[in-house]
Amino acid sequence: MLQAINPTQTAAWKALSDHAEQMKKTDIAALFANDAARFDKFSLQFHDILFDYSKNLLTEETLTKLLALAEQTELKDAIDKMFAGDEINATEGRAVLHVALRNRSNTPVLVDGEDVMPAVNKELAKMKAFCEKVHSGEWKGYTGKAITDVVNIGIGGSDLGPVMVTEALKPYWKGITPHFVSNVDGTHIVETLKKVDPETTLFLIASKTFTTQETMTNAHSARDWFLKAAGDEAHVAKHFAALSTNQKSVEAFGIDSANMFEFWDWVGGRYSLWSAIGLSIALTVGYDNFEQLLQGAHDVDQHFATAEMDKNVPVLMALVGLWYGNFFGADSEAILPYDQYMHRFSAYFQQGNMESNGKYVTRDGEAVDYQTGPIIWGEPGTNGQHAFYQLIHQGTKLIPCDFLAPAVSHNPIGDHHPKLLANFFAQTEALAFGKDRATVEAELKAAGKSDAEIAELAPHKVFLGNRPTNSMLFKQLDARTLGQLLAFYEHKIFAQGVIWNIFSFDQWGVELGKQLANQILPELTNDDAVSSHDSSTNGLINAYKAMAK
Ligand SMILES: O=P(O)(O)OC[C@H]1O[C@@H](O)[C@@H](O)[C@@H](O)[C@@H]1O
Repeated sequence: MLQAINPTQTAAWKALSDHAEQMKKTDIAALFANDAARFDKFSLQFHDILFDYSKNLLTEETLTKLLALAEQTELKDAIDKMFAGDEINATEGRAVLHVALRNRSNTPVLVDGEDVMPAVNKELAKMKAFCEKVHSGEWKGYTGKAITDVVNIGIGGSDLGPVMVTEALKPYWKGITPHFVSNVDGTHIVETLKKVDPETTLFLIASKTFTTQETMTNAHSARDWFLKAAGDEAHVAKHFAALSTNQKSVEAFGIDSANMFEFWDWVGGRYSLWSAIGLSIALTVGYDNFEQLLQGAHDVDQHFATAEMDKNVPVLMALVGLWYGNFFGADSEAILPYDQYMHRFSAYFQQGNMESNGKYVTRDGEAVDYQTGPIIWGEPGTNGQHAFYQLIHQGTKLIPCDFLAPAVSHNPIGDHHPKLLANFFAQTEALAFGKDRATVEAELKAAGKSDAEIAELAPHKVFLGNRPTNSMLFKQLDARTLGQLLAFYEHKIFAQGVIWNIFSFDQWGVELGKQLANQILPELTNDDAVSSHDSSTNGLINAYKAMAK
């Protein structure tokens, strides 16, 4: 169990509130002007990743106070408890051990006194052997052909991670094309099935619970489509595998337990790409690369568990984010990867972050009176620049941004990459330092504008700057580096949840909608007018029934 400590009652919180008032009187440009060593002080190298957090509105004093908050909310104790397999997911009565899935050092990890590593390793060995069979062509479809396409059917944590990683690691694809079906909208499965051939397609039904409505509906439609071509139920075993914790339901669906890849209830859905849920990743980029992904995350796990707090990248990421959310009123964070392959990275951490820390109830059941999880959003650079950066530069909202980019491109064509990176550096510089009125006026004057024109235009062209950013510059986007980046963000989320005194590993907020949808579904399948809801819901349902006739 984690202690319930109200962060706002700590001495550190009060000190931070006062300190924030002081910091509002300065700006990032002044902090740089006053300290030539600022970059050295506020940046860290971790393997091939450079984490620069110097372009933030913080000083050593700020950090000291933020670190005091981490101490007074017992963050270190919480980290130790997670790694020790304590039931820190208290509302579900579960340990939180995605770190065990990538524990390459193989030291025992205990859940209820039992070491989970033998089971983890056994499942990994099964995944490896399966990948080898599929890649070598030894695994054959019902007409004797090798597998060319994999369709992962899952949603939320059983979809977003594999989609994001397979896209991010596209340069490492091994000849199997992955497809992902998540939405219960029939369009998703229908359009996907148009692209694949039943003789050469393997379906992975990915669901921790194996009860999720969307996934089960899509899985049944895929099975019907397959059987229409294959005819015989006996062929299902060659084309369907399950990734789940629920053996009973897997068998009830008709998937042989030999084709079931297992994981455990101590793996949260949004932390499950490291488990059997990652089978589509391993099939797409090869098991060796999947192992490298695990290794990268393990590198960060060790760092998170052992590094001093002031040199601990996920802890620093957590504290910097919380500084703006709780003391400057920022309510969102943008994640901006300058790498086209990372185009689903922000979407992935939308779930990671918002499902984990979108909570208003504390660990002792009270309502919070401070902000918790931020809204996460973002698009790859440079697309975002021509879309929403206007608001980040000149809008009325404070939006801390993370910029991520590789130094080496997988596609070094012409001068594309220097141009991409020039934009990355330019944006973080512009956001931090802006452009003052005097510079704007001088530029307008040099362009031949009259005094009247200058007076009219100048206010619109001023950039106030003082917009905070973190930069993550890494050598190249390979599996190990990606694993490291993902684990940085995962642990950032965990550290923030601990400090906010909330439970980061449950997701009760998704349940009510599911429950009501189950009640409404039968009402949609008859002709009766509906009157059991509020007037809006009744009106919409009845209008739908009339329109759909
Ligand atoms: O993997 P299954 O059990 O199908 O769940 C898929 C998703 O369901 C949602 O309701 C959430 O709870 C997610 O965290 C989860 O990843």
